[in-house]
Amino acid sequence: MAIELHFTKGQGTGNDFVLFSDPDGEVSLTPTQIASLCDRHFGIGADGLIRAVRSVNIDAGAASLAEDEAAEWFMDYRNADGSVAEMCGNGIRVFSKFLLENGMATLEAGDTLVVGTRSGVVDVQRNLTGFQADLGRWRLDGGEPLVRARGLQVARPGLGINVGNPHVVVALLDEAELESLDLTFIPQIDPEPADGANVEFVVPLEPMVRNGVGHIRMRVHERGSGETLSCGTGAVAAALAIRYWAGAGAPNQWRVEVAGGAVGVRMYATEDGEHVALSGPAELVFEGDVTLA
Ligand SMILES: N[C@@H](CCC[C@H](N)C(=O)O)C(=O)O
Repeated sequence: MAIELHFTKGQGTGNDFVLFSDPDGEVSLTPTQIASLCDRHFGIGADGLIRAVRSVNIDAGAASLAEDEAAEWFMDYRNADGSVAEMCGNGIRVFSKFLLENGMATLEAGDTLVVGTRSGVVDVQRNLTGFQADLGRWRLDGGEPLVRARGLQVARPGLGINVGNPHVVVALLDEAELESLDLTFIPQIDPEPADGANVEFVVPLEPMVRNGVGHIRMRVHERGSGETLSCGTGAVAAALAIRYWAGAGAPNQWRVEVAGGAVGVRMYATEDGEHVALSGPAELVFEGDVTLA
């Protein structure tokens, strides 16, 4: 049976998404249908697809509601190839904007919108750049694998970091080396993580620290989507990796430049350990209707 979808296209620093509302959890898209919607030549075109479903109406939502019963809405995120991802940092800001613009939630300045995700609940607040999302605790995960990428002469050591989803961050020498990468080819990680990983290539900008804020630039190859103009969780992982390598005294606040703009990353202490927050813009671009065979 054909599926009729009313969708919204949105973006955050050029990381773009197809969003639709399915409050009762009635729409189940196959990976092939998702990939065709996200296809930039034969479909709407996007880095990922986001379904807004009430947490009570999706199996994965039970854990979110157990963590915080205020998590009415769940962000069901899929990569452009139809694979499931646990978290999307740019996506959660765009998702929040989608909920607000469609009257599905309210968020006054200073208030918190609690969103369910596969990596736990995420607290979203408005801020001067658009929205800030608290991604919670992060962890080193995946060791220091070697990464090979088209454009790099030799394999480079990476650092595995999980911020809800898996990342491997690789430091490069300079911006020329960053520009020389050809990320139309998937970077090879050795040993290969069982569930794959997003790979960020990062360089410090000069001077790196200005008024207590660290400045870096990155490019990213996203698991399941290819090179994107921005990856929010990738920016968070990149800032955490650079701070880790820089050692004591490195800043807890970062500006991460990506091809689609810049996002902010802030690490701060809480009672339950260090949290990391991501901030940046979110825009809804257009709406439309599509029929899926
Ligand atoms: N673009 C996102 C990350 C989306 C998921 C990622 N590709 C994965 O598979 O983990 C972001 O802004 O964080």
